[in-house]
Amino acid sequence: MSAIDATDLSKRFGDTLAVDDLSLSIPEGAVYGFLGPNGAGKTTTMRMLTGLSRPTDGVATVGGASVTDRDALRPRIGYLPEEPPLYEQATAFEQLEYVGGLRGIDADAVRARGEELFDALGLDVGPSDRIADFSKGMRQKVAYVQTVLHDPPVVFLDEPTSGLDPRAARTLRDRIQRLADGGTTVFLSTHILPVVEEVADTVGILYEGSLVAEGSPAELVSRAESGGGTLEDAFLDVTSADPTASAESAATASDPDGTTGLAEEETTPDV
Ligand SMILES: Nc1ncnc2c1ncn2[C@@H]1O[C@H](COP(=O)(O)OP(=O)(O)OP(=O)(O)O)[C@@H](O)[C@H]1O
Repeated sequence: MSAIDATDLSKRFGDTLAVDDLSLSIPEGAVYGFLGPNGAGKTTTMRMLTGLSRPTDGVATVGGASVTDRDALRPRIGYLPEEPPLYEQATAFEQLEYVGGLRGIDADAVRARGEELFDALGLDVGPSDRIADFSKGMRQKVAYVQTVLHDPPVVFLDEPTSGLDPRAARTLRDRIQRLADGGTTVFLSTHILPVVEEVADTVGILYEGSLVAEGSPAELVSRAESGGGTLEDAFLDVTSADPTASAESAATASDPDGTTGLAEEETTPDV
């Protein structure tokens, strides 16, 4: 069974088709790098997959639970949004106790796991230090820890290295790798392509709500028409503003034989 399964998922906001017939099949324990330019529909997709936004069309399951069944979904997922919800006046442990309480984890277990994860991330906070006084990177670490506190089988991370210095970013990359090695499925959205290149098993590139390329980082790089040799070149190739170029690249990157009709879909105007 796939950890994340989506079939023809779409989301419309008024006249805007933010996500357009997106299908995904992500195996357990994989790290899936989800890329796309600003406004491509990444956050909208993650909000649908985490039960925060109801799809206009299509179906999806995460960890076997339908995304429309929020009660079943909650224990199976952790979601680190781009702007994580934190209580300014709380200390780091109060924040974790609050989140742990909502998930039915007792305070001792929260403290033990919190200490272990803070240690692993090199977050050194005193018992009375309030989140209001934390740096951006410290907040990001607390937010990451609260996301994985209940050891969910599927984790969604939106720009997890945002605000982290290079050493902290590397530590977090290592943690993501460890999560996947332990069987957790990681859905990772970021604009920092080297992070994806390093940790992702599969990369999906979203452009104007449609998946225009999917494959391992090496596959996408080798298929890139510009031949620049980096994931950035592959990304730029398939997210061109020129619809003809984009459709051609999509056909090449995602389907070398052009048999899935992706090229036609890409040239069809949004409806
Ligand atoms: N609540 C909303 N109401 C109306 N339009 C929305 C809403 N949320 C997203 N959109 C629109 O949907 C499209 C996709 O937005 P989304 O935030 O999913 O993109 P993104 O790929 O996450 O972008 P970024 O990389 O900038 O975070 C955009 O055109 C955006 O304006």
